Amino acid sequence: MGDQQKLDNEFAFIRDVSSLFRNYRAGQTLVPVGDDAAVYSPGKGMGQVVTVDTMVEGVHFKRETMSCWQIGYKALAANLSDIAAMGGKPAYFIISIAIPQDWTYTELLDIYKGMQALADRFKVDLLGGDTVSTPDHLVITITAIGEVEEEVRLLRSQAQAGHVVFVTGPLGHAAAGLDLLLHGYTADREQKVWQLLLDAHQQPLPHVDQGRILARFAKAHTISLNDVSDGLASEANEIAAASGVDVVIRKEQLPVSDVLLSYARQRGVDPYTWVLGGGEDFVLVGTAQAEVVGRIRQAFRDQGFAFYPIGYTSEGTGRVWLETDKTKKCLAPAGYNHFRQKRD
Ligand SMILES: Nc1ncnc2c1ncn2[C@@H]1O[C@H](COP(=O)(O)OP(=O)(O)OP(=O)(O)O)[C@@H](O)[C@H]1O
Ligand SMILES: Cc1ncc(C[n+]2csc(CCOP(=O)(O)O)c2C)c(N)n1
Ligand SMILES: [Mg+2]
Ligand SMILES: [Mg+2]
Ligand SMILES: [Mg+2]
Repeated sequence: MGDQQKLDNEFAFIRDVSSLFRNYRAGQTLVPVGDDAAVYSPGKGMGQVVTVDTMVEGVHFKRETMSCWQIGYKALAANLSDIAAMGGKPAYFIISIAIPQDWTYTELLDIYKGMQALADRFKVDLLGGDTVSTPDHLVITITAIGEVEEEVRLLRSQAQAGHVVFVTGPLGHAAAGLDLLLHGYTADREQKVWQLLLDAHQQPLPHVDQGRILARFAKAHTISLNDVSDGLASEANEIAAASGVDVVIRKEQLPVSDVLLSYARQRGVDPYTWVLGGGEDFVLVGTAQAEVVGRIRQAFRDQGFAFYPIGYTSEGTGRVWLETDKTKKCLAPAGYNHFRQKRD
């Protein structure tokens, strides 16, 4: 099929893209893609975790910031990240795609190949979708379905005073990567150094395995959890507000990488604007009882995962503080807000 081949048959397109996905859950899927709706049978003793996220051209990506493959990959990653934030094991996904006329067949297939890579990585099956045309701007909406043990509750509302606050990966990389893409710091010499930042923005790995470790501990301990889509300041405020405790983030403990520091210095940007407010890092942020944190940390280490204690919780009114040895400032829920972006 030629590169410029336009989409002229909705049904052939659906057949082609569906065939990219394996049937990892054949035993559980009673009616797969191809009928009016799909039917699956939930696992015994497992609750169903359901989430939906949308990616819009011009808002979540531009043609120049993401390849087609990366657009598909990231659309699924954002959803799996929400399943991870509930401690769930992803199982299925459903796609709705609104396609403008100027996208070629090959480009669209590449979007699905991006999803395919992640679907294979976590063994999730496509259950169906919807295909429509739209006058402009591609829109992809994915609903992901996972399973979590019925007794596991990794909620935003479960922080208690005396918890340790943690994150499961570096912060600010995705925002720095986006900055790099938008401001063209892409000379060959620099590419390798900054690749970490570009990867964080273009193909984040959702912390599903980390979420599963936390789910195991959540059977006997109280843990709150959220994923970082809008930015740490925003997500920490969600936990603080939902739990009615104050969250104190120790600035020195925040995982700020040398690569991020060096990129921020070159750009003349305060790295903490990205670390606290950048968003799309898709790491997990949570709180856990102090007595279990050592064991959680060890379990993460055993599987080669990062785990950073970044602060503590205290009795309060649901606010977030950024603390150093000398200062303590209230941290507003700054971060990405769809109703507060500049519109041009
Ligand atoms: N338009 C909507 N209608 C109904 N419920 C919504 C709507 N938008 C969000 N929600 C619900 O509000 C809650 C919080 O949603 P939110 O989108 O903030 O979570 P998130 O997916 O973790 O964040 P992000 O969208 O930044 O990835 C969820 O329970 C979500 O299902
Ligand atoms: C071209 C371009 N401009 C800006 C951004 C940044 N951005 C968009 S949505 C979002 C929050 C997460 O989305 P949601 O809340 O919908 O889950 C962020 C940080 C981007 N990715 N691409
Ligand atoms: Mg969402
Ligand atoms: Mg989330
Ligand atoms: Mg958001």
